[in-house]
Amino acid sequence: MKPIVVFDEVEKNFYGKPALRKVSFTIPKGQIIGIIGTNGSGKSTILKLMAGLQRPSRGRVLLDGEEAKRLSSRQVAFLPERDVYYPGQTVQQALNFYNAMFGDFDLDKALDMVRIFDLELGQKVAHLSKGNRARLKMVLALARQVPLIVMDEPLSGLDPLVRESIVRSVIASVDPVNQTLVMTTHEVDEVEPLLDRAMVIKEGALIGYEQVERIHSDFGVGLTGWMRGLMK
Ligand SMILES: Nc1ncnc2c1ncn2[C@@H]1O[C@H](COP(=O)(O)OP(=O)(O)OP(=O)(O)O)[C@@H](O)[C@H]1O
Repeated sequence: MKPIVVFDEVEKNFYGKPALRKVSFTIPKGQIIGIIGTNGSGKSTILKLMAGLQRPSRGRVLLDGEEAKRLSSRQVAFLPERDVYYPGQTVQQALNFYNAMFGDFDLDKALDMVRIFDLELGQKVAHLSKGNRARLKMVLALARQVPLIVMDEPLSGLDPLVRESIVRSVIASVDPVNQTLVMTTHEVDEVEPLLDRAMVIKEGALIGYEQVERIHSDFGVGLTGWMRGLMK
């Protein structure tokens, strides 16, 4: 089966400064991938490249076998770090807005997730707690029937209980056959049970890419231990 994402010797420079250095990897369909690494190492840049929101300075980024470009956003649900809705909207209005904007939005799935998350449809987004705003953002991304979902730090700034509940609902909501989920995170321990593979980025270079099961069986450590070993 064709991989959903291919990075082939990808370099990205900003104002002549390298943010990514010859990064190559492939992501098979139907997996959940975590990208971890220190601040400023290039994680978000990788996500934007695979969503077609940025172009590589050198090398190739393929999305389902085709060069990733702006139009690729039709195949990719991108959840940025910043908020993605208007604060004046209610939860229902945010869902309606996404439903009108994206032909692939599954309103029934979104409403199911809203129920599971205990969000109130009539509540103004501006009045939601930080945890509930993060949940709504998650609903808006996961309800799109697209082959690739990309999330930039979906758990950042949330307390451990909220993080856990979000991780559980992500596991329940991703379609394991037709959807691939790639997320960046600093919450390595929490996402570990969710991931099929993990990728470690250091100063713009890919220094580790491994199946989480193999990290446990072959290296006898968890993700944090594996990452620490690579960072040395
Ligand atoms: N649009 C931009 N213009 C200029 N420099 C940029 C731009 N985007 C990213 N960079 C630089 O590229 C490098 C990688 O940034 P990136 O946001 O990909 O890192 P990150 O690993 O996601 O960081 P964090 O964990 O802090 O979110 C950083 O040095 C950053 O300053």
